[in-house]
Amino acid sequence: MLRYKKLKRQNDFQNKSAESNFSLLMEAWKPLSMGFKKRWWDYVALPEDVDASDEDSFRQEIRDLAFTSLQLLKDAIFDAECAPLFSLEVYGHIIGMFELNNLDLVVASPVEDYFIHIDDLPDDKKEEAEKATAPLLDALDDDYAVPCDGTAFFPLQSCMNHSCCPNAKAFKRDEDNDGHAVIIALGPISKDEEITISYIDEELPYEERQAELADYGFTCTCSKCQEEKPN
Ligand SMILES: C[S@@+](CC[C@H](N)C(=O)[O-])C[C@H]1O[C@@H](n2cnc3c(N)ncnc32)[C@H](O)[C@@H]1O
Repeated sequence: MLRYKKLKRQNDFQNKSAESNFSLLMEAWKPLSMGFKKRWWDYVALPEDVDASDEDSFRQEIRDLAFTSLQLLKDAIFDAECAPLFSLEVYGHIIGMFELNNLDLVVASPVEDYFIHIDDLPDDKKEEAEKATAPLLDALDDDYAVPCDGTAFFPLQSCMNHSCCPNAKAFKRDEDNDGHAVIIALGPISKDEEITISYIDEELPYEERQAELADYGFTCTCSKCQEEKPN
């Protein structure tokens, strides 16, 4: 939605018809369009404590959960111009996309940025901001500087398949600005060789790796799995 708004501001002098707004929405969607997007409730692995005979009702249950979550999201941020994004069908694919593609990362505490930002404010504004944020900062105490664990979607990384003996690793290093991640080769990679990353802790035993990968909807058959697969 933010990308759409930005594009709209840039295009404001042009055509403002509903049709042109829809094409801007599609343009804003482009980076996300690369993501692998199965509907969340269709692919999620059946939890161990759910019997196979209850699979249909389990999937219906999490679809209902997504519906409730979508209603809450709509109450908070619905925007008529972006209405196509708020259908249950699209929402199911978006949650699925985050589940299947996202990269866990760590970002510096935003409170550090906050301090830099308020330092630049005129005195009266600075005082106002400090008054508003004091209870939050008091509650955080020394934890204000603790880096935040997060998860993010990176279009290029989302095109990479998994291997338990990967030849690359996805990193989000301190020096990479927000909005960027890097893929680092773990060794020489031959021309035409597929670049793979590991979606999980590849040091886990075979059975645990496969159980974690079930959440991505596949059984790994990489060379390490073939070697370690029990007969
Ligand atoms: C992040 S996407 C990877 C890119 C995806 N293959 C595509 O075409 O866009 C993750 C999905 O790719 C597929 N995938 C990734 N690694 C795989 C592997 N080693 N074997 C089989 N399927 C895999 C699974 O369907 C998984 O849910």
